[in-house]
Amino acid sequence: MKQRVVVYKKLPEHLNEQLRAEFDVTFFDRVNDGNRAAFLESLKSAHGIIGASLPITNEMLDAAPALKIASTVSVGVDNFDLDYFRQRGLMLAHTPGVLNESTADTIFSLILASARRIVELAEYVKAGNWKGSIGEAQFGVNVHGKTLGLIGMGRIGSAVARRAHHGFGMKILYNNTRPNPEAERELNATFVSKDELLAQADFVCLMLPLTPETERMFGAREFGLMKRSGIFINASRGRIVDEQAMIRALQDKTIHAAGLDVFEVEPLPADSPLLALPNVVALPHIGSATHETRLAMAELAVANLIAGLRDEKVPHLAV
Ligand SMILES: NC(=O)c1ccc[n+]([C@@H]2O[C@H](COP(=O)([O-])OP(=O)(O)OC[C@H]3O[C@@H](n4cnc5c(N)ncnc54)[C@H](O)[C@@H]3O)[C@@H](O)[C@H]2O)c1
Ligand SMILES: O=C(O)[C@H](O)CO
Repeated sequence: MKQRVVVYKKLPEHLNEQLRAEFDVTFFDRVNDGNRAAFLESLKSAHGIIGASLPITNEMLDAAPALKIASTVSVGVDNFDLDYFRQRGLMLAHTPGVLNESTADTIFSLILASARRIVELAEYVKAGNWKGSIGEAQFGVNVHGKTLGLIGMGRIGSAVARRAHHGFGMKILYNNTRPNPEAERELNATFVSKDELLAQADFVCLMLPLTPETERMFGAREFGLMKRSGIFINASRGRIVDEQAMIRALQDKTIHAAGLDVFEVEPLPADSPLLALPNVVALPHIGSATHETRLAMAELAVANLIAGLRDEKVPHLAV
């Protein structure tokens, strides 16, 4: 009898075919109120699940007694309770590495857009407001030669630091769970305390996983320690930041601007005060969203799943 797989994200057709050839597969492009009951029903006999952007609760896992592996099409694993996976002896696979460069590109575009007011001024032109030569009211601030403070110097943080060092001559300060000797050797990065980083950096960029330890670790105190000219960049996870404190810091000019790809609640509600702030660049969680990278992530996630179900070595296990 074929093992059963539940797909809860739209995958490229050649990957669907690959799965169908070996498993009995149920497909959901995405799970919503209309198909949630059918999704839960399908878990009852699932040996493997693959998808993204859906919290997989312990109640769902309890309803899936045959489950061996969950494969997420993401590097972040915050949609899962890792301790529960360990307790149940389940495998959790993810897609590190293949998205480093695209995500670092997105982060750098947030740095540039926030500093040079790209979105705000592009809208100014489109609105027909460009009627004469621009003046100080439209000036931005330099990126090249400034100090970048990275909280989280892992795979993606290092890719951001490479762009900053080699492309923009920036000085790199970082804080990380442990020192990163390669970044220190190759990018002249300096390990500092979080408070020192906040006080010295012109751009503060979060590149950490969301965990019980990092949830809401960045709040009013941290914004208060940043320079008033400082620009805050977050493309890791919204819940690492106290969003209300961030809104206050932007409204009262405790900090200069923010470039954000992630939010406490996604999609960002249309009435969020963040959307009324000219000093905010907000993106719809597009860190890794290029055709090439999303394909590579989907291929890796399928390879992880298949290996797990065949009892072979899984290329990238988070648990
Ligand atoms: N916006 C997006 O689309 C997008 C895309 C990819 C990844 N992400 C997010 O980025 C995260 C990081 O991805 P990665 O592949 O670089 O992970 P990684 O594990 O390679 O790097 C994370 C780094 O954070 C450090 N860290 C953890 N807790 C810390 C703390 N409390 N203080 C200081 N440093 C700490 C770790 O030491 C590690 O070096 C993912 O978990 C995901 O949430 C978002
Ligand atoms: O964690 C990730 O891989 C990104 O947030 C894309 O979902």
